[in-house]
Formats: sequence, structure tokens, C-alpha cells
Amino acid sequence: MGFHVCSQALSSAPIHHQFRYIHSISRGVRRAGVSNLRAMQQEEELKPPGRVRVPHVLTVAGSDSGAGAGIQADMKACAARGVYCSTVVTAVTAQNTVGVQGVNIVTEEFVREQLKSVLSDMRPDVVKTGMLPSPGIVKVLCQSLKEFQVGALVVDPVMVSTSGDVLAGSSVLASFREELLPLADIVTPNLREASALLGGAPLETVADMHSAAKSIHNIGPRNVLVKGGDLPSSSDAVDVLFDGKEFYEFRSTRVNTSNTHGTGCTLASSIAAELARGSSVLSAIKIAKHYVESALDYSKDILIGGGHQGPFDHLMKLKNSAPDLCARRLFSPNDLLLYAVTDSRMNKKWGRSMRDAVKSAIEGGATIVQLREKDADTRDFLEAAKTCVEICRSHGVPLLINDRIDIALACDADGVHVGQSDMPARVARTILGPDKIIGVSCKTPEQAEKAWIDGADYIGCGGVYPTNTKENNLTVGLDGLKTVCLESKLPVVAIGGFGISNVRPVMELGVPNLKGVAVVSALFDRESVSTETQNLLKVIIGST
Ligand SMILES: Cc1ncc(COP(=O)(O)OP(=O)(O)O)c(N)n1
Ligand SMILES: Cc1ncsc1CCOP(=O)(O)O
Ligand SMILES: [Mg+2]
Repeated sequence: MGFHVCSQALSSAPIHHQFRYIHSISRGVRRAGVSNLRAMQQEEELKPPGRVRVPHVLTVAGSDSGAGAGIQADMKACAARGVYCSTVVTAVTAQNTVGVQGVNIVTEEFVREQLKSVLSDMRPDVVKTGMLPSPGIVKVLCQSLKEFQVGALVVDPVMVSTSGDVLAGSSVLASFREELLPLADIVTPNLREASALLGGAPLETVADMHSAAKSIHNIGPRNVLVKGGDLPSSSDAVDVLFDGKEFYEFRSTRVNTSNTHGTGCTLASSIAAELARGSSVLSAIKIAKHYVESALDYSKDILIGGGHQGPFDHLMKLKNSAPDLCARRLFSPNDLLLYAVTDSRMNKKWGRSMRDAVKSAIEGGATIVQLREKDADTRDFLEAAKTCVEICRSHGVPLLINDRIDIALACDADGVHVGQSDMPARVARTILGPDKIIGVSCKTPEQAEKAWIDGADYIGCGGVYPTNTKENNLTVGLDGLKTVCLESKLPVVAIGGFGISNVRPVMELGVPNLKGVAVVSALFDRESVSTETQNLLKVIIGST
């Protein structure tokens, strides 16, 4: 059993969400973070032409009139992460920064009706639960989760508010243990909730958190995140994840503020939002924690209400960078579906400008673009890259620069792709900050692990098949690709020798982390880039 410490220097996950996906089915609900290409293809097939799917979280929780926690926090957190959020209200609370003045529980019949309305029509990717005030409501929820094909399930086992008021009595505990937790892909108890789920023994150390995570895992959820924010003995905030095999510790510096009302709801819904965008459970937690910490830090001095537990500002980014947010799509692992990588020599051979190459690839349906210009002069490269940024941004397609961090910064590209002998990803992350996309070339699970630790957003694995595009490049084959994908905590795009005739076996590998293929010559060493891109996309989408 291994043990990992995860740094919090994190990538936000810039994404565009053209492709929603279905999770593979397990125990009535589908598994979290296990989107696969086939599922994305199925979704794409069902989508009417010209319509764009958005990632979607359904929150089943209570309303907080003060809007710091509950349904209101969930909606704001999802909005901040670019994810649609529908709602099933289980209770209406009269609540402010002082405490909870009243609770009005919604009837089981009406909770069932709300669930049916959303689940039968809107097909959320992920269901996130918060306040479930009665065993009857837990039962209704579990029945609905089994009746409708829902996405992954994130359970925040809310029992007590930040002010100490009881939101779900001890009668609900048994229902959590017996009915809901066995369906959950991840459950996120704080210390008190973890203790309550396990019969009441207090948790006082990180070691206690480890054993609690393991014991709760035995109840049935696939992943358990025990949040140690209230641990008296630590100066850092430590959360412990157990996935059934390994323990992970997420450490972050405590933000000195009393504006913490709703952090639990916000963390759980941010995790749900990242899962809906195609992240693995580990990535989702890392990104969600980074988001919550940034929001807490941004809001540490705001004043709302006279009580001890103020809310924080979920949408702080809108104030700082509204134009930026509007212009730039956030990155999603699903963007990697058809990754077009330009080549200066091929452009020269076909008499094409970088701009025309990029424009045609986008017209053909490329979902992300990388400028890989090995020969261009820096000044020419920068000018062309600026134009390409404009084109990509106007189409909502992320644009990355190969190798050249300086060019990426100067043209405000969405990120970079670096190899094992380029600028280390850790340094690139420090230079580029949390909001840029960083991809790293990896041939082995060890390199993939390092990329994750260094704060990359995805890895490019290859060359898979032999290629003339990159000299002296050892091939890893489909087996090597599969090994890396199975071990990687980051989404993977396969690269090397791909074209219409051989892309199918990759699509059929069936490994959840593999999100798409990156292609150079089969798109750019051809007369019509847009036609080739379109035809390849059809095969990717149409593969069975
Ligand atoms: C998506 C993607 N994956 C891998 C590579 C290769 O990058 P690198 O190993 O740095 O080699 P060069 O492309 O720089 O020759 C890539 N470019 N894109
Ligand atoms: C850049 C790179 N890295 C590994 S293989 C490769 C080249 C892929 O090019 P092609 O798609 O033409 O085989
Ligand atoms: Mg390189």
C-alpha cells in the first residue's frame, strides 16, 4: 500500500467542453472519472449537429438562505468552474452568518418528483449530494439513482452546519452507511462526520484520518476523502484520500479567515464539477482544493453579516478577469479527442502559412491545436502565433505552443507542450502560473507520475506507432500506451503514426484515461487539412 503527498501548486483546468461523456456502469451508478473514448463517441453520436454539450452536475441538497453553503454554494462553485448545475432541494433552511434559525424539510414525494424531472430529461454527468435530512429522502434518492442512468456520485455526508446546528440527525447515519455510501464514487466527510460514520470515536491525528478513511472505504464508497481542516494539531490543512489501494495526503497552508461558511459544500461540488469535465478523482480533488483555497484567500477580508462564520466569494475570478474568462475556454481532458499538431516543414512543403494550417484544422473539427514549429525565427513565430491565438480563441479551441514557454507567454497562448528534454514541467508551471495548460511527453509510468507531481494537466504518450515526423523516437506500441494510461493520474493523448487506417485499435483500448489522439502528418502532410481532419474525426467518433 503506497502513500503520496500531493503538492497544491496546481493547474486550473482550462477547458472547452464539446464532448460530454458517459461513465461506465457499476453498482447501479456509473464510476467517477472513468470516461472513455467510446462513451464520448456515443454521446457525440446522440448530439444533434451544431449543438454543444456542457458538463453538468445535479446537486441534491438543502437551500441556505444566507447563500454561503448548500444549494447556493453548489451552484456558484459549478458556475465558477464552467459547469452547469441543476438542483433538487431537500430542505429549506433559514440561515445566516450567526447560525440556522429554522429548517423546513421537503416531502419525500416532492424530492422524488424533482429527481425525476431532472434525471429523466437532463442527464447530468455527476450527482452531488449535500443535506439529506431524513432516512426517507436518502431512500428516495438511492431508488432514483438506480432507476435512472446517472453519472458518478459524489457524497458530502452533511450532518452539522459550520455553526454547529444539526442538519441531519443520527437516524440518517444508518441510511448513509447502508444505502448511499455503497453507491458513491467519492465521499467527503470532515472529521466530525467521519467520526459519526464510524460510531463516534474522535479523530485527532493524521494517522486517525488514515484509519478512518480505510474503515469508511470498507462501507462501500470507491474513494474516501477525510478532510482535516479542523485538525487542532496541524498548522497545514491536511486532507487524506484512500482509494482502496493507496493513501494520498493533500496539504495546503491554512487561510487565516473566518469567512469559511460553505467550504465543505463548495469542495464537494467543485470535485463533482471537475469529474463532470472529465478529470480523474485525484485531479478533481487537486483542482477543487486549489479553487477553494484561492476563493478563501481572495475573500478573507470581505464582510457579509455580523456572525462568526461569513461566506466567501465563489466568483472572485469574475471580478479580476471577466474579459479573460469570457474569451478563454477552460481546459477539459475531453479536449484531447483530436489534437492537431502543426509542423513547419510540412507547412512549407504545401505552401501553407501557420495561420491557414490552424484555421483548416479547426474547420475540420480539431478539438485542440499545438504549434510545433522547429525552424521558425522567433519573431516570425511570435507574430504567426498571435494570429493563431485569435483564431483558436474565436472558435473556443485551446492553442498550445510546443517547447517555447517564451512564445506561449508572449502570445498569451493557452499553454505549452514540453518533452523530457525541454523545460521541466515544474519550472514551466512556476513561470506560467496555475491557469495555463501544460502537457508533458511521457513514455513510462514513472515519467507520467512525475508529470502529475510537477503540476501538468495532461500527458502525451508515444510514439505509439513508427513515424517519420520525429527522428530517433522510440515507439512504445499499444501495450506501452496502455501501461502508461493505466498508471497515469493525468489524462493521456496518444501520439505517433496515427491516421485513418490505424486509429481504431487505440479507440478500442478501453482505458479510461486515454482521451484522444494527437496527429501531425496525417493532417498536415496532406493537400486538404480540413478534409483530412474531418475524416479522421469521423473515424474517431464512429469507431465501435
Ligand atoms: C501531444 C504531444 N505529445 C508529445 C509530443 C512530443 O513532444 P517532445 O517529446 O517534446 O518532442 P517535440 O514535439 O518537441 O519534438 C508533442 N509535441 N505533443
Ligand atoms: C511529436 C511526436 N512525438 C512523438 S511521435 C511524434 C510525431 C507524431 O507525428 P505523426 O502524427 O506525423 O506520426
Ligand atoms: Mg519538445
